[in-house]
Amino acid sequence: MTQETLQQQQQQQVLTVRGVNLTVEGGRQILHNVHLTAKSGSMLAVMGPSGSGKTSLMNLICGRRPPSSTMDGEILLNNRKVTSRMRKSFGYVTQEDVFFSQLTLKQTLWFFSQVKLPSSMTAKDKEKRVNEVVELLQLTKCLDTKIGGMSDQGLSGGEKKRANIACELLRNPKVLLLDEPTSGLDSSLALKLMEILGRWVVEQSSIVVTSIHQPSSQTFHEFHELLLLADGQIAYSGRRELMVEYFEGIGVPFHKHWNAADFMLEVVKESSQHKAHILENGRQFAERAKQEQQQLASASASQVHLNLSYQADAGSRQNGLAGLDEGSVRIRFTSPDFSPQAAAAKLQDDSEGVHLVHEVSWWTQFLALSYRGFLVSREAILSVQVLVQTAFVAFIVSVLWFQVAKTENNIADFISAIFFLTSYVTFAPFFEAIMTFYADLAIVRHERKSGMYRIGAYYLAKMVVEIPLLLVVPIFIIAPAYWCVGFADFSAFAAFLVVITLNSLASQGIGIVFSLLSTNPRTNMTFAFIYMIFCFLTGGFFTKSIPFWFDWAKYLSYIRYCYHFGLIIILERTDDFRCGEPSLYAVCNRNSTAGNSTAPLTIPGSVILELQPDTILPVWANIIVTVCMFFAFRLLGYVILRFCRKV
Ligand SMILES: Nc1ncnc2c1ncn2[C@@H]1O[C@H](COP(=O)(O)OP(=O)(O)OP(=O)(O)O)[C@@H](O)[C@H]1O
Repeated sequence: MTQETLQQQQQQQVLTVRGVNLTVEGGRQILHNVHLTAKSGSMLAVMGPSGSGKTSLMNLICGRRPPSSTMDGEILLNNRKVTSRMRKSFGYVTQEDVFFSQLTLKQTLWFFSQVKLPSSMTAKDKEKRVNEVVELLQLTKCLDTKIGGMSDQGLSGGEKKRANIACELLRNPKVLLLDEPTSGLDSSLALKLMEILGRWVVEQSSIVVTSIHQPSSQTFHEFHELLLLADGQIAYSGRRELMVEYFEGIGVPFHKHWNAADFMLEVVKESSQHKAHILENGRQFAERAKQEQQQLASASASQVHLNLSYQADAGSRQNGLAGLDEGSVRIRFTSPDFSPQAAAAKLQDDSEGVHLVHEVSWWTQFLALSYRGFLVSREAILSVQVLVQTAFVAFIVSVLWFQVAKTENNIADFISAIFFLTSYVTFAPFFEAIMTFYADLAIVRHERKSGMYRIGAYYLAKMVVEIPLLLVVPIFIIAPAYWCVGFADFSAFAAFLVVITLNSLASQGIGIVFSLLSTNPRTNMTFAFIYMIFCFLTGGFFTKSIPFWFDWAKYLSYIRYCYHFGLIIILERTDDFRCGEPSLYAVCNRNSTAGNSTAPLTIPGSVILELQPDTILPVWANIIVTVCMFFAFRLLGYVILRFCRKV
């Protein structure tokens, strides 16, 4: 066997689906004995009426089985069972275009180039690769356009679809699967897209398998192979140009005025008798395909055996120290104890290696996720709406409590200002996290299905980039409000600001945990709302006499630690309050009844603090609890994400 022949064999990829059956929860069988063979350099279209099992088949090829389903049959690449490692080198363009709508196309492609292309590629090479793909898919003019979503206009439907394909093409996958890539495109755009893919598949010698709904005549002619499914069974599988002949051969006439693609779909929608006849022929075809595939497999197994013997001979000829150069597979035997079995194992490993993704380092993933996380979170946490809301709250607090007079009558007002600021600054990130984290997760889950990055890299990146952003709102509210109200001195300001921002970060962590409680966002929101009300009422502001049997519950209110810290630090450093007449404070009454007219009739903050009937932990204890909450809830979020939600 010549080296050239071996090279050709190794370049030729064959994806085989052999006798696949899929049964979902409840016992419903969705795919019945499905066979498919797709070769490199060709495009195979999976067609069939809605619900015929196209997406289920594509998902199975990509290793995405519905939960609690059972599958039998085999999915092979070059006669080797496709492993999850090999699947990492597949590209899969799903029906939905799942992107962060806030990012531009350029930012999106940059991120994908970082997490999909090997770390060994230079930044310049990655950029070059992005530009090649952008040019190929004719996306140059919209590079700086935002992806856009339901409420914000961005890329058009066709551009979004091409962007989705571009992300998968970056790595030049050996197998590219596309689920309905032309849905939502007009026929000329659909044709253009298929022409682009047609050129690419030949240039790259890759395999394209795409499901498609009612292609136009011209688009239909872009495909080399067809698989027609009806009720999860094969109705036709083979060359496109032989399809009409096949149906006519089994007694299904082709009407001249029909478009071949429409004809193909119509034949399986005809009367049930007609359909049964087609499916019976399909079953016979499937059986023949199975036998042929088995023959092919055993032929190529003996081929592998031959190749290995050839290499083993070469190895022994070189006295066990030779390098064997077999096409793209190079084996260097360094041991004099050369064995053909070892060579076989090595060759098999290397032939799998041809399809392996070059691992991207954890660090590269973390950096790329951090940058993307920063862009996305900046839009959410520091959006115009949030800034307007923050400015309004800072303004209204400053106006309502402006230089509040330090009199006995105003003590309640003074304390309520501390409570309001603490609650607002900690509640806002809590609800913000619940609303945005769940939406983020849908995208992360989608991306992680193709093993793009590790969940730890994502989570840590999110935590790290959001911390500085989350500091902005507390600073913008507390800084003006503190001085406008006239709380106390600078040292109290600095300490209050530090603890309140720490509490607001802890609060975001608690929000993340709530957003992961269940898979239903409404349920999560209900639990979050209940917890917030609970925190408010047991926080120590509204009621100071909780029934003794429920007393323990107040410690579950995360807001109370920050509020009590604020009370202590501010009241101990604020100016004394002038006594009222009459006064409720003993300190005022003592001074006046003693006839000591020179003594000031004031109430020190420390006296007010002592009279707070609720148990107040010391300053250090409040800080420790806040710091612990900050770390504990973030860690808990990771554990739920990693082990319970399994994103
Ligand atoms: N996890 C599941 N549990 C139960 N039924 C399922 C599940 N997944 C798919 N099905 C059913 O299997 C059938 C095939 O679904 P599939 O999405 O593969 O069809 P399709 O050919 O891609 O349809 P369409 O063209 O409308 O996208 C449908 O009837 C669908 O309801």
